[in-house]
Amino acid sequence: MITFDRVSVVYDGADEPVLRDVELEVDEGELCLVVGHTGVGKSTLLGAVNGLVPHFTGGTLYGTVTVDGRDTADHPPRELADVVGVVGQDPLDGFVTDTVEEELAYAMEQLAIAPNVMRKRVEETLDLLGLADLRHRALHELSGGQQQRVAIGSVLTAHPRVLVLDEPTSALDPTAAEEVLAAVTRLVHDLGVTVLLAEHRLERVVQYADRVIHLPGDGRVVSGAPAEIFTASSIAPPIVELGRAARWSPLPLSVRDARRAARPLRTALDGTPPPPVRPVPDAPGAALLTARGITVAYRGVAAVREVDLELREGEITALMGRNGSGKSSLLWALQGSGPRRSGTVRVDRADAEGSRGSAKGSDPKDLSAAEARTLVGLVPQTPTDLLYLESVKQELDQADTESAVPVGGGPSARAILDRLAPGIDGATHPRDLSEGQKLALVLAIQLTAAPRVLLLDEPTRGLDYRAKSQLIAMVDELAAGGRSVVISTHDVEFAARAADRVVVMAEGDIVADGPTAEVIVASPVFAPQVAKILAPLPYLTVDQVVSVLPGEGADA
Ligand SMILES: Nc1ncnc2c1ncn2[C@@H]1O[C@H](COP(=O)(O)OP(=O)(O)OP(=O)(O)O)[C@@H](O)[C@H]1O
Ligand SMILES: Nc1ncnc2c1ncn2[C@@H]1O[C@H](COP(=O)(O)OP(=O)(O)OP(=O)(O)O)[C@@H](O)[C@H]1O
Repeated sequence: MITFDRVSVVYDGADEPVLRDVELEVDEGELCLVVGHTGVGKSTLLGAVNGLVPHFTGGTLYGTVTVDGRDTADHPPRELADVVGVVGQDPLDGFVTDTVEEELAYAMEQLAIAPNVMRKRVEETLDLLGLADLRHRALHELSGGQQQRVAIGSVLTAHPRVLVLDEPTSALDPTAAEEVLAAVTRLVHDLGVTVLLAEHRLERVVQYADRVIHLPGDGRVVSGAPAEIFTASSIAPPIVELGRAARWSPLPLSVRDARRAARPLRTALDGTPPPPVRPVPDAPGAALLTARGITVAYRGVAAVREVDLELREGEITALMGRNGSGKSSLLWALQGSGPRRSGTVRVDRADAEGSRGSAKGSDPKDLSAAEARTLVGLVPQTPTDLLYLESVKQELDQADTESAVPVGGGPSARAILDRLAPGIDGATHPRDLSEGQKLALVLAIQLTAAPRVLLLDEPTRGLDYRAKSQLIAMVDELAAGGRSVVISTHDVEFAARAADRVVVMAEGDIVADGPTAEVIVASPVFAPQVAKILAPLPYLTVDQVVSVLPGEGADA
């Protein structure tokens, strides 16, 4: 169905090709998972399938890519639209109409599909993706996850024979992600649709893959059976890390298979309390931010309802909850620039006389942007909103200047960037960075300012496991330095490792708030893989298991 014949891609001005002599054959009805570190070329590989690369991205493609017998060199994306459906990483980028219903119908209109068929497929898709209540809504008024669902739906309605999905679940809550992947798998099994899917949250997708295409980072592509590739690959989901540590063979890739393999492990660990995932402080820190009665409403939609929240010194909080439950709205309201119908926010100022620990302090809404930035920083869900200069170096220099680094003693923006996504050339235009690299750049810029309260909206989209570990280490340092960090996330594995506290929102309310282990272990939605595999034992992470495994297992 898809053939790559000695394909190399070189972007203009780059020294090395992103893809080098790639030979690849994907059969009809195969679901292939594309994996690799941030910026190795996954999107480039996917983009070559429908001719986006190089027709729209620039650069040069050597060799031939054929899809259903058509050479992409002679067929631009428009002429492949009847065969290939593409969902890119940034849904807003791809939208061509204004409302949910129009967007779902658009691709079918282009293919001149009969109106009665269109109608039926739109209805089916609205149900499939839980969008029925939002059908008349404007696309720009949707939450990030709602937008991603529309982007996926608009491609499914056209019934393409090849689906190219670039991180399709990155903004979806865990339940929605499972539903979307189940729907895609059904298309593969029942209709023989061919799927190429790139994803960083492997724990969500490994069990569905027929084949894994691994980009090790030198331009090559290695493909094979999932268990075979993951035995050795440098990136692996927790289930694989656990399997490797416990020396399970063959490597189980579904929680169900792993639970079977884990019987002896559960027996061995029974009675051994897991060590804490994160150090437990002696006493709770002082309140840094106190919010009371926060309500956010948009024309008739109550997004946040009378929320009270206290953020304490040294604490890392994960903010979780379904798509559209109000997480982003709450973060913007706390930061000060988002709409707030009612409620108060007070941020303690270390410099203000006598304000420490008292109910006084400042509302970031009342301060200048520059002043507010040192109190509360926010990394938005679409990080590119914050990038507007011509090169990576200019962005980094500006962040250093604004934060008076290194005068303030903190690490430079460049140093922070290199920990998250090493080796990005300063001359690169931010526009040409991979999605993960863009996010790393924005994180670096915001982290340079080291605000007292840092709010991160879904910061792990596009980040590989290595980058997530670095992010955790950096956030830990900020917390150790007395700051408070809130991370809105659907990434349950990340929350299990990174957060001291989990706050769960539903329909604008806070419905759970407590220590991470207490909130997520027993939850069928938020439990990480290790918790599911070892339940009822209260383990959350592979590191916890490894640290108590007897003997040689500890070295694995
Ligand atoms: N249009 C372009 N012009 C120049 N360089 C580009 C362009 N698009 C991508 N690159 C570079 O090519 C490399 C591969 O990018 P690509 O987007 O394919 O990576 P990726 O594996 O999909 O990353 P991520 O996991 O972050 O999505 C990166 O170093 C990126 O900076
Ligand atoms: N500008 C807007 N106009 C109208 N409604 C909006 C607007 N922005 C958000 N909403 C609605 O408010 C609700 C909360 O949205 P919000 O973005 O806060 O959710 P979220 O929990 O961050 O979702 P996600 O996990 O999908 O990012 C949703 O129903 C959303 O559709």
